[in-house]
Amino acid sequence: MPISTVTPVEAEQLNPYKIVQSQLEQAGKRLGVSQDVLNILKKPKRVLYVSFPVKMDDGSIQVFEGYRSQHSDAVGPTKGGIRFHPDVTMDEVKALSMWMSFKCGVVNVPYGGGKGGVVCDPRKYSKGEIQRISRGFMEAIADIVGPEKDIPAPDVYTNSQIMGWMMDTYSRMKGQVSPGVITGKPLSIGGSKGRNEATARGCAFAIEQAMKTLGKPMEGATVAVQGFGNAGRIIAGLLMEQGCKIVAIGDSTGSIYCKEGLNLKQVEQLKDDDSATILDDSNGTPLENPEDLLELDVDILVPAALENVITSQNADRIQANIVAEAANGPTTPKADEILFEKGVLLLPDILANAGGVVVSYFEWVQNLMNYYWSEEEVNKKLREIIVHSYQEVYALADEHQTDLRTAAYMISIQRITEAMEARGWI
Ligand SMILES: NC(=O)C1=CN([C@@H]2O[C@H](COP(=O)(O)OP(=O)(O)OC[C@H]3O[C@@H](n4cnc5c(N)ncnc54)[C@H](O)[C@@H]3O)[C@@H](O)[C@H]2O)C=CC1
Ligand SMILES: O=C(O)CCC(=O)C(=O)O
Repeated sequence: MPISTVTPVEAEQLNPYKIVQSQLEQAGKRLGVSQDVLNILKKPKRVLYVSFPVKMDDGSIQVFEGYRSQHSDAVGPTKGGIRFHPDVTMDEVKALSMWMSFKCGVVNVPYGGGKGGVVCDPRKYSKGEIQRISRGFMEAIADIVGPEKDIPAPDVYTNSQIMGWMMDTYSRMKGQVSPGVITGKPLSIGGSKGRNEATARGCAFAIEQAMKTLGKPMEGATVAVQGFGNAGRIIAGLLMEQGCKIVAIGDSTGSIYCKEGLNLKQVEQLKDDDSATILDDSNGTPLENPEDLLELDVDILVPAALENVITSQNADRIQANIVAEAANGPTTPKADEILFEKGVLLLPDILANAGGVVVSYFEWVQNLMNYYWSEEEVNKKLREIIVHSYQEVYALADEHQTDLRTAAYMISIQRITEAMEARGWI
């Protein structure tokens, strides 16, 4: 026998597209849906590749590449964010669009899944250049998006200002004001109150429920958060308001730790200061290996950055009682198995970070009605949906003695299958 040169890391599947397909297959089999249903859901309906030129500040022309994937429109128009990141690939965007379909299914909002990405590092560009990249990408995908077709939103390294520019580009191209083409917009052009905080708020609601399940109080619970952007930063603040102690925070520059609890305001100030990083925090000690944040002895671990951070290589060293996936795809299937066996309560991304798309749905509804709700109303409706969804998922997981991810997929696949049946596709 030849000696295998495949290391354990290589042997583990880290391609998000393959991962979501295996998650689907596993849950679908347990649910008992036909292979035909799984075959339909295993691939996106449409993926658009685009390249577009952008004039840079120095007068040069740079050509950017991007994708928009539309997974399933059985339930309704496709919906999901746009990511600007140097590591964006077509497979990643396809996977993210599939996770969006299953996410919308778990929380029962009438959308299918979509996702887009531009291969770029916006941290390297001026505001003007980012505006031109945003407008260029929207122009390139305008034919396949629209309020009744596919509705983008913010994701990694995009924000409400970028959504505003994209909405403006689309509206100019169509010759009519079209706020419903995109969500996560600034409030002044049809954004919803509460959308900026919604992903984090939904995650905090799910964590609260999980803590109740474990019979643990929020007061004094220790938390480590990886990722300090829209999702992670706001989750840290919301959990602190509930009495939790934020002991570790990480971002792309590294991780800091303070056993007694970090001073969140101070870390936020450093994050907002272009001449500093969170590693300059005077209370926190930088971790030599930033990923060690994931293995700290805390009650709640919140991965809120990117995919594949909890793998077969570190899952058995995770000490948290609850892992709340604010990020999409942070845990591999092998790690899922290990965590489940260890008794870790893992709140899967398609439930834990669904608050964003729930309030995006509210934003779209408000845009179509041209009538706007108070923040209290938005947050109350969001809470009802997340609490109800958690309870449904937990009850099904308990009934089937399975993990919450599998149960969440089962609920979602069931709903999408019913829509496909009603349309006569199967
Ligand atoms: N913004 C939204 O509404 C939603 C976001 N998500 C997911 O949440 C995750 C984070 O997204 P956002 O907070 O919106 O992005 P963001 O761009 O606002 O923040 C990303 C954060 O991750 C950090 N980061 C990047 N690379 C890192 C690394 N290697 N290690 C540690 N930290 C790193 C960045 O420094 C930044 O603090 C993504 O997986 C995204 O898909 C999910 C649902 C909705
Ligand atoms: O708000 C939305 O429509 C989608 C947000 C998103 O991209 C996600 O949930 O991963």
